[in-house]
Amino acid sequence: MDDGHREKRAKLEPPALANERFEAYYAAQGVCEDAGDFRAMMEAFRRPLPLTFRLNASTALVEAVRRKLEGDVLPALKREASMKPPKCVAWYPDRLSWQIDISQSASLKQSESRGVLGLHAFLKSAGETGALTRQELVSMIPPLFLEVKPKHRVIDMCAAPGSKTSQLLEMLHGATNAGETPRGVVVANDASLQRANLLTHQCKRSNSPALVVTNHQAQLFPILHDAKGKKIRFDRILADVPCSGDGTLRKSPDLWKKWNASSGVDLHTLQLEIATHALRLLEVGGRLVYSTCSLNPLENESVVAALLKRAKGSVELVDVSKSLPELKRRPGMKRWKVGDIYGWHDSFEETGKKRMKTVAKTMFWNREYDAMPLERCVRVFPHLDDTGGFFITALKKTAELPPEMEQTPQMDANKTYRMERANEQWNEKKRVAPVMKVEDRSIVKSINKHYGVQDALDLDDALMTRQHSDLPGVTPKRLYYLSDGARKVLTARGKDGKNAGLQVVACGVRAFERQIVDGVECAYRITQEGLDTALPCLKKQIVRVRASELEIILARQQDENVGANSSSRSSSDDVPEEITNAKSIEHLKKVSDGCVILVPKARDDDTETEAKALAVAAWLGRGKKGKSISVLASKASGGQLLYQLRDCMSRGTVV
Ligand SMILES: C[S@@+](CC[C@H](N)C(=O)[O-])C[C@H]1O[C@@H](n2cnc3c(N)ncnc32)[C@H](O)[C@@H]1O
Repeated sequence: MDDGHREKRAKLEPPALANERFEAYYAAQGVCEDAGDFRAMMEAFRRPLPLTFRLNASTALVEAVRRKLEGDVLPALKREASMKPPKCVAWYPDRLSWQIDISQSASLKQSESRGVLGLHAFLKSAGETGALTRQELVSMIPPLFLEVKPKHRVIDMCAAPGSKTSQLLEMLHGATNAGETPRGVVVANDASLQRANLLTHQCKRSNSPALVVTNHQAQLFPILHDAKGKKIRFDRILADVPCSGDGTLRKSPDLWKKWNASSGVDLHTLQLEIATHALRLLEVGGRLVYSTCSLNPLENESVVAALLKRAKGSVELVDVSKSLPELKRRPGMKRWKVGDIYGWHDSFEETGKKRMKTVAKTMFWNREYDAMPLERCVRVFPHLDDTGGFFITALKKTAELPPEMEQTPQMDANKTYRMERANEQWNEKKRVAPVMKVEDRSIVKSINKHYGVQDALDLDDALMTRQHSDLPGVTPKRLYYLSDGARKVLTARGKDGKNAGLQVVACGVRAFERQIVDGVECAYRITQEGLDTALPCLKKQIVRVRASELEIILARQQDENVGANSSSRSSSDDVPEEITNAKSIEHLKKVSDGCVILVPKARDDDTETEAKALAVAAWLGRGKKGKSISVLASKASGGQLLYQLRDCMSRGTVV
């Protein structure tokens, strides 16, 4: 067999689920209670990880999705004799999270079981609407310990691909009334521009005006100031830092082969730097959650202990033992050892000159640590509740940090940081276009007039763009709508009052797009994603239509054959052919040409929220055959809306 052949075969063969070095290392670290407990952990690590997901409580469709899940999908799975019944995750609030006895890496669509095929279709369609996210169970824990409120300024320092960011956004929006914009902001930062772009794409479904995506090395994230020179600090910070990831062995079996004892050592210093900077960015009274998907105390308790030591009493470990009481967990470790591929090191001084480059002094346990309540850290193991492994700790800043800790690291052009080179140099090369306020008041005025925008939306201050709008004849292509908190972050300055240098990859919700058409007064159409936020504040251009009329309009966009027979009349000079109901026609005649919003009629007040969630941005214009109406949403999102509309029609919630 030649080498190429052997390599190919090795790739096809399932990876061996064992690594002696891993077992020896963690047995010596004493991560488990006793030998039996350790065996149970190792056995659990070798089993595939169950499929888990959570429903997004902040979407209008969540109740409809829950009904489908509990009424159809789960009962069909329960009938499968070969499976354990699906489990609602007891510790996750409001019955929103589920665990199903199917390997999360299994290809569901190739299953022969009807129940599993039904699950596949459900996950796909609910996922596309933003009402459901597939996420590993343990990864759902850190945002819950942050206890985010709508008014909070939050930063997720190492955020990509964004599963926790989307949870933070849900929490920020969760306690607001439908259609209300939270005051706060979630800044989602990642050092990798490519991954920050991926996060932007993933979080697009949340249509949140409170999201700002940035691209910085977390340990060098700019310190922001307001116009008066006062620091703008964060109320809640998540530092879900880069780590060796050995808690994810069940999800990523390839790690078995790659793991070695230096994996944790390599990242400790970066993790400590990120956590230290997080404390600088945190408001006094604010909370930082530090987390990793690693079992290694060198990435966990040793980072936390070194951080507390540096903070000299200005930070305390939060006792979260009463939060999520059903979560099975173990306390943080009080003692650990420092080891790498060269063996165990008793002290930093004895490590040897060569090793000192990788092994840091801060890794070593030290007598002072005995007084720290490190048991308040939370360790989650795979054998406790059939999950991956994780480490989480919550810290509260109780006073200003000691002055020496406030010193932000100087950017050293020659220094090589773990991810990339020093911040400035690196961002020079990958500069993203700046974001600025829409200065031309006439743009905002015409939008306000066309759509009858109410004050609550406050477009004068809330619209941003990436193009200058104060130059004569320049109309920016896209206008982004932002929450108060997001605006404050984006207009922040540096210490010297100059530009803060924030590298903004994406911000807010794309709310308006330029569309200049003769005879249409307003040069901006509303976007489908902007509707979630804008609709409750619009007084004009809304047309209430029959659900069946909207169904025809959406079905035509999908090229469904609903032509001649479905519509009994043809377009006239002032009414498009799809609109046949007298009341709908009456509404339509009250709006002007250009962008309109079609909303199906709700059955009664109780289903009004569901009906509004089906609002469609459309264009009312003049075609060859008279008045015409066409959907502005993309074909994919039009298809989703049609699916949801039909579901609501079948339940009679829209008429
Ligand atoms: C554990 S992952 C984060 C997972 C994410 N919180 C989630 O739940 O989807 C770590 C992330 O940190 C990023 N990263 C690595 N070094 C970084 C640094 N110095 N500053 C900020 N982000 C960094 C990586 O690009 C990666 O996306």
